[in-house]
Amino acid sequence: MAHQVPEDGTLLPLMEEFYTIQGEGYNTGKAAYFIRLGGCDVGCHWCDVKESWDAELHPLTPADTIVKNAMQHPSKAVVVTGGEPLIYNLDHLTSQLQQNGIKTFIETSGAYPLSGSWDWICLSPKKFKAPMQQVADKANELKVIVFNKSDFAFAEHHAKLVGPNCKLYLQPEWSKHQEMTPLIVDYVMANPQWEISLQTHKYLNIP
Ligand SMILES: C[S@@+](CC[C@H](N)C(=O)[O-])C[C@H]1O[C@@H](n2cnc3c(N)ncnc32)[C@H](O)[C@@H]1O
Ligand SMILES: Nc1nc2[nH]cc(C(=O)O)c2c(=O)[nH]1
Ligand code: SF4
Ligand SMILES: [Mg+2]
Repeated sequence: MAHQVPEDGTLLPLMEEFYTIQGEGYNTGKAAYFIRLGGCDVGCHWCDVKESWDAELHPLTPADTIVKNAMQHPSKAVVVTGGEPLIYNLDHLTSQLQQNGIKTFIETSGAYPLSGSWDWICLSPKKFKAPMQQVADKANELKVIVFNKSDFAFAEHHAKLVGPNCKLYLQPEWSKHQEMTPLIVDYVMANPQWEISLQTHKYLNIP
């Protein structure tokens, strides 16, 4: 990272921010303001936001500006995503959001230490860079992407690492969804502690 991102989290590389409906996981269907931070070195070959990977392409933006922008929208929920948002210190951003009455949700691979104060943590672990146990301990939702059959065993491995109240989701990898969705359907019927998560925003043609 050649960007000099200050460690106090007052400036963050912002790729985009947009108001939409959470398409995935437990909060599917709820309006939320999305904050997408640039920078990720996890390297998922099927990542649907590869443009986010190079942090330097995304301007360092005051966290306070991001908070002001978030406050302009009717939903009082923000989803912080990326890129991998936990590369950065998110304490300042989330404390300012919460002080302004906004709920904080994160989408993370868990590959970096947890920072920030969260109302909802979605952990989506990756084979390419294992999640940290401190993130698994705090996850409210485990969302495993199913790209091939081996991902069911990968999902079960991570289900053992999260807490007892963590919700469990299997989500088809988008380019393989025609093939993987029927396998997930059968798996969830046989193992009902799991639920299916679809990327509903892609079916709805919204961001
Ligand atoms: C782009 S990632 C950004 C946040 C973080 N780096 C992570 O991976 O959790 C947001 C969510 O999209 C999921 N995702 C990324 N590419 C996908 C794809 N091709 N199909 C299905 N889900 C995908 C990730 O697993 C994650 O749950
Ligand atoms: N609508 C919508 N829901 C989402 N849930 C997680 C997303 C992400 O890219 O992190 C995402 C996204 O990009 N759009
Ligand atoms: S960790 Fe997230 S942002 Fe990074 S490559 Fe994987 S899916 Fe993409
Ligand atoms: Mg997305």
